Amino acid sequence: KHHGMSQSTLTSKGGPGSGKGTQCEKIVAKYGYTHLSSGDLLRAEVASGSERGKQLQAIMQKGELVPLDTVLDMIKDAMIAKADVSKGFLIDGYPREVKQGEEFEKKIGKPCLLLYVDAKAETMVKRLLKRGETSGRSDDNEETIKKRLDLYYKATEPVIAFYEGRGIVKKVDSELAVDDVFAQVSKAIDAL
Ligand SMILES: Nc1nc2c(ncn2[C@@H]2O[C@H](COP(=O)(O)OP(=O)(O)OP(=O)(O)O)[C@@H](O)[C@H]2O)c(=O)[nH]1
Ligand SMILES: O=c1ccn([C@@H]2O[C@H](COP(=O)(O)OP(=O)(O)O)[C@@H](O)[C@H]2O)c(=O)[nH]1
Ligand SMILES: [Mg+2]
Repeated sequence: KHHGMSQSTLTSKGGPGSGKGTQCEKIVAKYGYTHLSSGDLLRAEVASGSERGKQLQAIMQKGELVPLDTVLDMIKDAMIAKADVSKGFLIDGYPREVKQGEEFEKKIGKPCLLLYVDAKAETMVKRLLKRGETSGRSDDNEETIKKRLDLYYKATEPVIAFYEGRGIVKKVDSELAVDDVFAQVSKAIDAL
């Protein structure tokens, strides 16, 4: 733990639209962790209109992954900025690939819990299409959703296996209603 920030770092994983953001919001409200979403950090950079933001926008619109170092640097900066006031970090939807997880551990530290927010592919597609009606997210469309799902199963699911070897994975069934999912989440956090 190079910055003294790793002692209580939680991460959430799960496919696009599985409900990571929804559950993370509830975790913040109940437990006071500092929520960092790599996707939100990237969208903020896009919204700033910077040159880098324009490059990111093109990648995200295609449903591809932004280069590993870009995302890691953003997360690290955000963690450093809040290190003094934070009682712990909740990192949402990251790492996206095993290599990214290894880099994170080298530069920042090991997470103590990985919440695996699990839903069926058809459920995720349905939720994202519904969210797309109002989200304004350029990647909430049928074509990009399909690519995000493919990439999730190919690149991101192996991350869960990687952490399963460490015994820190807690799987929650996200097919249920939001509050019932959160009951499972609370149980996992209370057991820490
Ligand atoms: N029925 C039901 N709907 C949910 C649940 N969790 C999330 N949703 C809905 O599904 C949509 C996607 O949820 P998000 O929390 O944005 O999902 P996410 O995993 O953060 O998705 P990305 O930002 O694409 O990674 C939202 O419109 C939610 O309202 C749940 O537990 N049950
Ligand atoms: O660590 C990350 C997080 C997000 N993204 C990009 O940002 C998009 C949206 O990510 P988010 O986590 O918000 O949504 P998800 O893909 O899980 O639906 C992804 O499709 C990627 O293009 C990325 O490259 N690396
Ligand atoms: Mg999200």
